[in-house]
Amino acid sequence: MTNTAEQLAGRASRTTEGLALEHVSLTLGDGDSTVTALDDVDLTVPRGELLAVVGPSGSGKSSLLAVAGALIAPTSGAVHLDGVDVLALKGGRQAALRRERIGFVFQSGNLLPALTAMDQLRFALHVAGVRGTPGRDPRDLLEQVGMGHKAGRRPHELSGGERQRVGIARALVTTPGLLLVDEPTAALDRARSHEVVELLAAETHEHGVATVMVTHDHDVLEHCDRVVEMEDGRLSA
Ligand SMILES: Nc1ncnc2c1ncn2[C@@H]1O[C@H](COP(=O)(O)OP(=O)(O)OP(=O)(O)O)[C@@H](O)[C@H]1O
Repeated sequence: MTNTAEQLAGRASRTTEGLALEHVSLTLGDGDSTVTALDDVDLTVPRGELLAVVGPSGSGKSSLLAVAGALIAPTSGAVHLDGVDVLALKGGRQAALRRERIGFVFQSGNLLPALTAMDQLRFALHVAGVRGTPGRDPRDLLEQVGMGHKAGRRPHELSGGERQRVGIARALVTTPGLLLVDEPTAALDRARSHEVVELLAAETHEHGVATVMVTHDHDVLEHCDRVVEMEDGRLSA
């Protein structure tokens, strides 16, 4: 069968734009107590896709996020982000890629206690530095996540859902290509959980982000484009 130019272009953009893990394995611990946290994982997440990762406790979900986010080097395998071989980047350049191209959202929002919502975003832009993309306007972004009217509040003056929204805005303000999200609804009620994951889906689609969300919350999977399951460090569709 011959491939049309369109098919070839589609394939090229799938393989270069977004996250690609190839034959990734990760062994943790040492001596007699080693654990295979990731076992020959292949995963491609194109820009514009919200992927959910589910699986039992200890199956390797956090390890997957840590490797995808260049926080831990795998024992073997390759990690590409937008066509860049992440593991080939040396110290400073890998850290710069992480700051400029990858956004992280954690369970509790992980905001800095002393900063207002607006300053959380300004600080993230400052840390990412001027070499990366200019970033999004913090005020507009806070409006878009429904937090414009609380831009001057500090984390302790916000609800769990509001903190999560600010955490998402902070992760997106640097226009990352990859967004890694760990249990964003763990502290939220059902209605807030849906709102937060709907927000993640909208941002993923509108801004062409490759988003990987680890969750135990099967209720919110309907908002995701694809769901994969981890078990004993292995991935299945
Ligand atoms: N620093 C470490 N040293 C040794 N083993 C570790 C370390 N961190 C994690 N592990 C082990 O690696 C495996 C995968 O852990 P991981 O945290 O990735 O799972 P998880 O699916 O995210 O679990 P949970 O849903 O409970 O957060 C588990 O068996 C865990 O005990």
